[in-house]
Order: sequence, then structure tokens, then C-alpha cells
Amino acid sequence: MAKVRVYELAKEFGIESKAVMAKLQELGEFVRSASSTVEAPVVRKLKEAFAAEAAASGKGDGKADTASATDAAPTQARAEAPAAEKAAPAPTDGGKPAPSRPTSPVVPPAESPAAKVGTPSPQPTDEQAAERPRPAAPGTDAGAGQAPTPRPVPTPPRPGPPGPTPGGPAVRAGEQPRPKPAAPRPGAGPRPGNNPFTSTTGMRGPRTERQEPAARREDRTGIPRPSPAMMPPRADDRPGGPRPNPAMMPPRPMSRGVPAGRGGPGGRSGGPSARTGGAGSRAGAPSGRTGTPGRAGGGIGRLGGGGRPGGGAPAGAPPRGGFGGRGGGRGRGGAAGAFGRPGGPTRRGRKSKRQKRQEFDNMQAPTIGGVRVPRGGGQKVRLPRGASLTDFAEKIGADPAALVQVMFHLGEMVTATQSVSDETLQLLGAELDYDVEIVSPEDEDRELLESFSIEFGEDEGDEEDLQPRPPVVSVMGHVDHGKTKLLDAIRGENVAAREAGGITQHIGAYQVSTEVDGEERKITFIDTPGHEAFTAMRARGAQLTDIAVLVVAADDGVMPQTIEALNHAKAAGVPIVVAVNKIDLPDADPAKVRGQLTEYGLVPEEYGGDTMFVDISAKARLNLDDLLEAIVLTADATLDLRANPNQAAQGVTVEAHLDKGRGPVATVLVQRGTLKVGDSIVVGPAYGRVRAMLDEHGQQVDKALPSRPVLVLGLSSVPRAGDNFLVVPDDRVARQIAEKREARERNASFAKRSPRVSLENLTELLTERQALNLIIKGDVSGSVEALEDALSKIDVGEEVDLRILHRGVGAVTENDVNLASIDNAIIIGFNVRAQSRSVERLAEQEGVEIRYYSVIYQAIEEVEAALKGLLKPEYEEVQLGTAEVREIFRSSRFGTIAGCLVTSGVIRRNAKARLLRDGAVVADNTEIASLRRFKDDATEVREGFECGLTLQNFNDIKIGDVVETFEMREKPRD
Ligand SMILES: Nc1nc2c(ncn2[C@@H]2O[C@H](COP(=O)(O)OP(=O)(O)OP(=O)(O)O)[C@@H](O)[C@H]2O)c(=O)[nH]1
Repeated sequence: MAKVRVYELAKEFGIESKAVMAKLQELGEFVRSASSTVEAPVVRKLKEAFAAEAAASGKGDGKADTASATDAAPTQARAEAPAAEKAAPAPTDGGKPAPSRPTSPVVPPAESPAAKVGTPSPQPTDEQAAERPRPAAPGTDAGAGQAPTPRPVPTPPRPGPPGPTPGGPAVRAGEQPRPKPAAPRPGAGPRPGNNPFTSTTGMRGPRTERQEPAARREDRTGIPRPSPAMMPPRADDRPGGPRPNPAMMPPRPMSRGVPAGRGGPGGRSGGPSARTGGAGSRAGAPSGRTGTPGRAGGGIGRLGGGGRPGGGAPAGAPPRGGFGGRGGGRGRGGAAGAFGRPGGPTRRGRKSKRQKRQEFDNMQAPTIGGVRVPRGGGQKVRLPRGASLTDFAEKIGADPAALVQVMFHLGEMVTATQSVSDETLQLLGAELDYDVEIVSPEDEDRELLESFSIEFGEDEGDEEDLQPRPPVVSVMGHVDHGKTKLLDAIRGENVAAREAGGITQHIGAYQVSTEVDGEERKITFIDTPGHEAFTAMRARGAQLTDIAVLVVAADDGVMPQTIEALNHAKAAGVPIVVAVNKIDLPDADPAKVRGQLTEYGLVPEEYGGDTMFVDISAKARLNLDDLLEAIVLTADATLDLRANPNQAAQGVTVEAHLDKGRGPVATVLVQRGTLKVGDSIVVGPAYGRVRAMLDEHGQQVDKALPSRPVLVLGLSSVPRAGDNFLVVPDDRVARQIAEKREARERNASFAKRSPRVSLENLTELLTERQALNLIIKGDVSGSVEALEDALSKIDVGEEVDLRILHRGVGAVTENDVNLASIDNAIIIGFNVRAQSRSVERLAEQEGVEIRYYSVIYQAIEEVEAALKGLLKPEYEEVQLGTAEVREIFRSSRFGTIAGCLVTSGVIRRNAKARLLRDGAVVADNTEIASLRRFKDDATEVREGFECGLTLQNFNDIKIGDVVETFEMREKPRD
């Protein structure tokens, strides 16, 4: 089922949106407004709730019926899950609930006790429903084949989304008022705390897949188990004394050799529930001794303390071959007897030794690289981009140092606190059997805003709160087809001409008016031509364009970038209006353009298609009004452009820069709400209060309605194009959101640029890599990004790295200098200077170099030269000379002396040498240790002369060998 909006649901139910919202709230679902979307499971839940209400009031009116009818799928699923029905009879009859057959008829959701008592009971998804234990499939688990005819037992506890507890047919037949399962009824059934076989005992952790079979096993014990809500509150008052806090217990590594004792102190608390608790619950045994129902099964959240797998029992506990944390209630002997079956006979459904061994193996923490870390069992772990191993460890209750070791074992060297890449997190997750979900920046941002109860991107209120807004248009097309000219022409025609005296400013977007059918209509143009800007914005999640104008020169026809632009617009689902430009030229062929574009799915209206083509001349200002009209008509025909102007403003940044006089300024496009002077605003990582707003004519405005672009003054820093903006209740919230965003961006960028150190490249990284660290400051975010981009493309080989430690808009500050001095970086100021003389002085003091540029290419050239300067010199071998061995003399003092004739070049003392015999090298990397001419020492002997020489550390010289000498010379780099 697709997402639906609240008002659509209201329509479907034939009631007011408010009633739907109220119901949702009652069900524990938060929706902001009638136009908020509702997820499919929530819709189902809602329908169930309405159906239940209708059934309860005895009306069973058509709407409720419709609701259940429309929801046939889950009902079906429930029908196929008799275990769920089986669970229905509450143990009000002394623990003998009415039997039910696995093939009981469909139970309408309205009949569910949960629904009747109004308990919020989120409907399970179809899969969940289908996942219910089915008595019809005995033998699938422990106790296979021993399971008797399915016996009704209460639903096993379901932490996480509580499943429904649909009523069984027997109960329905009697139309007995169902007891509220939530009410503890001491004495009515077996005391759950006394029942060591109950799997409900204190189950707290979320249910994992692995728990399911255990739950099924418990079902077969035939003992009715009450729902968790029926459990006596806590066991501190029970024999066994106070339960030690698991968090206080020292985590104990599990050892295969000394398994946690089942009857040991660690093993008693969990009872069977611990078995159903997955990795987490098995672990928690330190609560031992008390027999506390299931606190040991504290689930994942408790892993940090005694909750580690194997943390159950002291290492020295009697090795009774069980699981830490499993035990007590069900164990043989020990205090468990006081609460249940004291070491009774082996029951049906008990696990075999083999199974236990298997389970033990499963829960055994991996011993990667000699460390033990909890195994996830496929559990989901959400981590933000750029998280560190410490963050990961925190989530899974492990020791960060252990994770560092695991990574080491996996061949990657990372520190515990270092931000790591997505792949590293995934790799670690896969190794530990966790399903790592890297939370995207968008999701993270949504969560961040939600934490302040702010929702971005949705109009508040009802249908009737929405009012028409002008379309936002981007102009795209091939190079030189006239995009800029067209944007200028439209602006010139409509803006400058009408605003007498107004000086048209380039602020990144402008609004024009045109008359369509006697009505004045506005259109907002994004003033940055080209689809790069369009796609860059989209890449940042900002889709602000409603309509794309595709400019095609009539003389040139469709070109590669025309197609590219077209595809981008199509991918974004944006309708296209084609402007066939340059029709003033003699070789203009507008018909050809139409024909060509038809092939790409843009069929002109006149050919029976739905795309409007307008022949224009941007230069001659021909038919520009027709183009504007076509835009309005296309918008009217294909889009429902409405927004709520009466809410806190939200929108997107179109452009931003640092203005010398005004500080950071950003052109924002209001998408919904009305932006007013004085509003507290967050724009990406910048925040502030709107000090003033200017329109494209440089005129001050006090408010901006949806689709209105305005230049905003008063921000703390310069945001990036594509950053969203939103008005928040007060400055404090604005600052907090902005700071969190900034921290997140910093982390993410650290993760991106910290090189992955692996065992393979460690030596290389430690010994050979040199890095040029840079800090880039520029006047506008665009130039900083462009410079960073260009610099990162400089390639001088593997040996030298360019690292951009920080980039930002604005003057070079003291902070920049401090950072540069710590990390030995050079600061590049692009069209900016040091903030003050004191900053310059600090730089001098710290020996930090600040280079100023105003031409991008100059900056690139110099950085490239600097990088080359960092390269280690390259050497090449240059031959000096060769000598042939003619005679051999042995000397007790010098070893073997070779009497040689220099056959080429020169032989020098101390020169590097190698000895060749029959063309093969017999000694390399040696040196001419001594050189004599007759009886005298010589420094060099030239070609044609004889000499005596010895080689360093080499005496096995033979007559006929050739001594070759050479030197290593630095090679100039190109
Ligand atoms: N004859 C004629 N020339 C035009 C017309 N529109 C634009 N031009 C010329 O075409 C050339 C390119 O125009 P631009 O507006 O710069 O084209 P563009 O698509 O923005 O180009 P890029 O920014 O390089 O992608 C300029 O020399 C314009 O004067 C027109 O309608 N008729």
C-alpha cells in the first residue's frame, strides 16, 4: 500500500481529518497535519481501530466494514496464522483456555481483545502475521514430533511491535466479554513467576527472528502463559534477595571451556525467557540468583553490562554445560525449584545436547583476532555516516578496543575514535553479523528536526489551507543555445522595464509577471542556467524546479546536452516546455527541432502530444510572452502548485555568498509558509535571525510568500546552494540545529578524507606518503567548491596526497591559522584576506603560510608545483665505466685484488659497482673499495689504463670478469 495522506484517509472514511488525526494520536502515532503522510501499517492499524470501534458500538456500519474489507490481506494473513487465534483465550479459566482449532475462521480484527479494550495494538505487517507460530507445523523445532495437538496458550510476549491478540472462535461463539489480558489476575492462571516454562518471563528485548523458534517450543509445553502484562511486576520481593544490577556486574568473556553454569549464580535468572531473548537475552544472566523473571533477558539494550553473550556466569561457575543467562527457572536443582519445577524430569520439548551445543556455538562470540565481541544475529544497527568504532561499540555494547582489534584482523587499521567510512562500518557489521544501516544525511537531518518536533517538507494544515503558488522554472539546454540570453531577456523585459529606477540584481532567482487569460500570473525563474546547477541541487535533495524550459537553438537542433538536460528533467519528473530559440536566424529550422525531440518522447501539442513548443528569439525578444504563457498553461495542466502560506516558512537556498558589507547573504526560495523579517531561521549549518530581505530589484521586503526568492541577511555563516532553510520557534533552537548539522558534516567529511589504512598499504602510508595539507577560504561557497574540486583533480602520482583540512567562506581567521599550525597546513585565500592584522601576525609567529589568489588557475598551478616539490627525488643509474679483470692477486691485507684494464669511461674509488661474469651479475651493490695505479692510491683511473682494485665485501673475482661502476643521479621531474 502506498503512503496516503491523512485527509485522503478522512475522505475514505467519510469523516473529518481531525477525527482521523485524533484517532492516530490515540493509537500512539504522531502526525503533524492533515496533509502528513501515513505509512501503510499505520493505515491498517487505523482501519482496524475504526472497525473495532464500530464493532464495539454494535453498529458495524458500512464504513467500518469497508475498512476491514479493504484490509483483506492482513485479515487473511491472520486467518492463516491460527497460532495467533490459539493465543486468544486468556487464562481466566484457571489456565485451561478453550481449545481452538488451527483452522478457525477468519477473525475480524475488530474482534481482537486488544481492539476491544482499546489497547493500542499496531497491526502487524502481513509478514509478521504470517510469522506467527503455527501449531499446524509441529516438528519444525525442538521437540519435533512430540508436540501434541496444538494447545491453546496465550500469545508469547512480543516485545517490539506488539502483535494483535485476535480472539479465538470459542470466545467469539460465547460472546463472552473478554477479560482484559493486560490485567494481572493472580490466581487465575499459573503464577507466571512460578512457571519456569513460561517464555514470557520478563521478556524485554525486541523479538528477533531467532527468538521465534524458542517461543514456539515453549508453546508446546502446553502450559498457558500469560501475556507480559500479566506478569507480577518485579521479583525483588521474591525469595532470592534483591537482584543485582546487571550493569554492575563485570562483563565476563564466555569461554567454551568453562561455560556459564546453568545452575550457577549467573544462570538462574533468565529462565526460558532468556532463551527467547536472542543474543541479548541469553546474555544477561548476572541478574542470577534471584530468579527474577527474565530481567536477565534484558535484550539488546542491556548488552553493555552483564548483557554480553556469555556474560552470564562467573568464569568459575560450575561447568554444567548450559548457557550463561539461561537457566535458573528451568534448571535442575538450585533455587529454581522454589519458583517452579525443581529439577523435575526431563520434559518433552527439551533441547538435545546437540541442539544446546549448536546454540552455544551460535551464541559464542566470535574470537576474531583473539578478542570476543558480541555477535549480532542479523540485528540492525543504525549508525550515522562518519561514525567511529566507539559509536559502533556503544550501539552493540562492546568494547571499542575489541572492535579495533577485529578491524585489525580484517586487515584495516583504524583507531577507536576515528571516523570511518561506510564500507568499514559495513565490513565490521558483516563480520559480527550485524545489519549495519548507515543513516543517510537526509534521514539524519529528518531525525534531528524531529527531535525538535519539526517536520520539513510538508505543508501544515488541511486542503483548504493550501493556496496556489507560482511555478518555479529552470532553464536548461545545450551550450550556446541561448539560456543566458533568454534568462536575461525575460528578466530585462519583465523586471527592469517595469521597475522604473530599479537596478536588477543577480541574486540567483527572480520573479516575473505575465498575463494569462486576463489574469496576472507570476513565474519564478532560477537564474543559474544549465542542468549542472539543477542536478547539483537535486543531488542535495533539493528539488525546487517545477517546470524545465528546454532551450534548443533552431539553427543547431538537438545536441548532446539537450538530451542530457531532457533526461535530467525527466528523471526528476519535471514537465518540460521547449523554447525553440534563435528563430531570427535565416537557417533556423524549428520544425526540425520538433521532429528531433519527438524521437525523445517530447511530442509537440500540434502533433498530438502534450509538450508545448514555443518558437522564440531571445536576442530579438520575440514571443517571450508566449513562452511565459506556455509555462503557466503547462503548470496549470500538469501540476497542482499549492502551498500553505500561513505557517513557519521553509524552502531551499538557491545561492549564497559572503558580501563585503552585509556579511553572509543567501538567496532562498520560499516553498511553503511566509518568511518574515525577524524570523529565527536555520539554513543548512548556518543560522540567524532574518535581519532584512531584498528582492531581485534590491528593494527591501518584509515578507516572502511561497515561490518567492529573496536575499536574506543576518546569517551566521554562508550556507551552500541546495541547503534547506526553515523558520524555527526561537534563536536557541536555530543555533542548536545548525550546530548539530555542522558537527555532522564535519564528521562525515572527516570520514571521507581519512585514508583507509590497511595492512597492505600501511608501510606505504607510513614511509612514503607525503601530504600537502590545505585550508581553503573563499569569498563565495561556489568558488571554494570549485577550487577544492580543481585541486583535488591535481594528480602528481601516488606518493603525494593533497588533503583539504577545512574549507569555508569568509576571511582567514585565527581559527584557520591555529588549525593550519597544528596540522602543518597552508592556507589558501581565494578573493579573501586575513581577517585582521593580528591574524597575519599569528600566522607569522606560527610559521603558517597564507597564499592569496584571485585567479583560480594560478592557485592550481602553484599548488601543483608545491605538490611536486613534495615528491621524493627520483634517481636513475648512470654508468661511469667498465674494467676487465686481467690478473688476480691475493693479499692477506686487502683480500682479492683484481688487476684490471679500464675498457670504458672511468673507474672511481668508492663508486658503486657490480661484477659481471659472462654477462651475468655475480655481485651487485658493491663498491670500489680501493683503487691503485701501480703502487699508488688513485681516485680514478680512465679508459685505456690499468689499475688494481678491490671490491667491498667481495673476493670471488675471476679473470675475465667485468667490473662495472655507476652512480645514482637525481632525475628531473617533468
Ligand atoms: N541570433 C540569435 N542569437 C542568439 C539568440 N539567443 C542567444 N543568441 C546568441 O547565442 C550565443 C550564446 O548565447 P548564451 O545565452 O550565452 O547561451 P548559453 O546557452 O547560455 O551558453 P552557455 O552559458 O555557454 O551554456 C550568444 O552569442 C547569444 O548572443 C537568439 O535568439 N538569436
